Amino acid sequence: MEANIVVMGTESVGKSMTVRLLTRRFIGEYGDISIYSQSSIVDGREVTLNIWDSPYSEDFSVETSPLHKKVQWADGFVLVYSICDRASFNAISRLVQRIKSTKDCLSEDRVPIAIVGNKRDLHHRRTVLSEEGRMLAINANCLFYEASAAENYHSVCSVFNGLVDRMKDAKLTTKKPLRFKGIVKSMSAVFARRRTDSL
Ligand SMILES: Nc1nc2c(ncn2[C@@H]2O[C@H](COP(=O)(O)OP(=O)(O)OP(=O)(O)O)[C@@H](O)[C@H]2O)c(=O)[nH]1
Repeated sequence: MEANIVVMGTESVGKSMTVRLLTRRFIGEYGDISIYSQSSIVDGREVTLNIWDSPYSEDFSVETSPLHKKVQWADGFVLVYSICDRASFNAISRLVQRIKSTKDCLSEDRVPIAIVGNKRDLHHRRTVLSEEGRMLAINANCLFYEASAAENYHSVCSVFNGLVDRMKDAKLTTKKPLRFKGIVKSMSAVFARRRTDSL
């Protein structure tokens, strides 16, 4: 089984640290997007996650925008904010709304999304309550976690394991595994350009 996951959130919330901690395997860059992959055995089956650590943008304006196409490519979403940064939290509900309206192949309630309040170790600087994150997730039918990419590997693993479960429920993880060339090919199809020179 293979699934595509996009990690989103405003600047400096810990997206890259989260992805690197989980995967420890950087497999390449495509334009301004960094791709990681991680394979693990879940319930006796190999699950490969292609995880894109994407820079922040809210430009979903036209169907040809890179973000719009990225949303179409993804099977699941990890939306990260920092518990010390209210603006990063405010951006999450806008992202959820945009993803759900863009992901037109699924009914809104079936889009697998995990909302993550990161930097839990900085609780003395907290400006977003856990309850606020939880309520946002409940109202949007998303998973909710608080994590510390800096201190707790297991908190990050829980996020991705939970999302894989939800993607299984949505029956979205039935693709054939791709190698890096296959991933680039599938991205090329999405972005309608090729960069084979980077292979
Ligand atoms: N204390 C603490 N610091 C963290 C945590 N996660 C990330 N950081 C720090 O926050 C800063 C930003 O982390 P990144 O992973 O680069 O954040 P990003 O969201 O990828 O940022 P952009 O690339 O700007 O979009 C770095 O200095 C990290 O060390 C965390 O859980 N706790």
